[in-house]
Amino acid sequence: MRKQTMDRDWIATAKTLSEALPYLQRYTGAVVVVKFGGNAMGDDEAMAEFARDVVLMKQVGMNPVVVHGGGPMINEMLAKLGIKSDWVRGKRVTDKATVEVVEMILSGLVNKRIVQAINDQGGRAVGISGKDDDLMVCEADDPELGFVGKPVEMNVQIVRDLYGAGLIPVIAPVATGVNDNETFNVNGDTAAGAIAGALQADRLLLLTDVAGVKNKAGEVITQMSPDEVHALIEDGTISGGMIPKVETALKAVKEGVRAVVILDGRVPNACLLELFTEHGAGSMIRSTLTRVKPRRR
Ligand SMILES: Nc1ncnc2c1ncn2[C@@H]1O[C@H](COP(=O)(O)OP(=O)(O)O)[C@@H](O)[C@H]1O
Ligand SMILES: CC(=O)N[C@@H](CCC(=O)OP(=O)(O)O)C(=O)O
Repeated sequence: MRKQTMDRDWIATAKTLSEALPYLQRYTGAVVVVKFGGNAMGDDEAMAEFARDVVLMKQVGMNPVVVHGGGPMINEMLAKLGIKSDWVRGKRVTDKATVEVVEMILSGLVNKRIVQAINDQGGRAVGISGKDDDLMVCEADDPELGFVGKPVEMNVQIVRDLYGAGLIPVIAPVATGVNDNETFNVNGDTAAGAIAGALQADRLLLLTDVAGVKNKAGEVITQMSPDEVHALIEDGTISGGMIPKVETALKAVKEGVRAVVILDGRVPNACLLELFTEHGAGSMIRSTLTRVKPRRR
């Protein structure tokens, strides 16, 4: 009996692998930008699982590019230092003292934790920030927000060079300014969208701590057009941290990213579920004008 169960498990595993073939073929060489949000990071085990998915993506011929957040980790350090933060439309009001903590935590602690996790799974990750090779040059987003950056110039050749050399870029959303000596705190979603747009990525996956974008009844909306997203922001259904996420999605799609998916990064193997199975995951946003294959579900 036990042997029969084991046989069934192995058969199911083989079937899953076999069913992944068309997706593996479709995504060969595809550039997939994955935004790994602070709330999606979880414990060491969850981090290892995420890292394993990224390494698998690379192994099967895709070009994963990780852009991360780290809001909760910044909050923790600011609290230790007794620095208070205010939020406006999902973005942290960032003064001089705050931007120093943001850079220290994002480019240091969080970036290197992800790099290490990927390398532990046999990948070759290299951590950089938006400052390296002037990858992301910013202007102030809004005077009310202080040193919060809006990307105005993208130089993504460094990212292409890294993935072209077999490496997995891991990017912290900290940027240089148009003027000398400026440092900007960039919302992780905004940074991921700008990088995906400049790379003309095939997919942008925004990993977060909810199953997707929810409607008024709390149900996940599996597919949305830009017009539908605008309506949900207008009527307040989309609020807080989800606003920069969907705004990023809209901008990225406009800039040529084929599709953006907002999904729950805490679900085991979230990226693989979205990319390699019939099921798909989360909420997909794409322009109705973009020619893509029908949604797989
Ligand atoms: N319509 C909506 N659907 C889903 N989540 C929403 C919606 N409106 C607001 N949210 C909030 O947005 C949060 C995700 O944004 P955020 O906390 O900034 O995530 P992350 O740290 O992963 O970037 C969700 O946890 C949820 O509380
Ligand atoms: C301007 C702004 O809000 N920057 C974010 C950057 C980190 C981030 O985006 O982290 P999550 O993805 O984990 O939310 C912050 O200071 O928290």
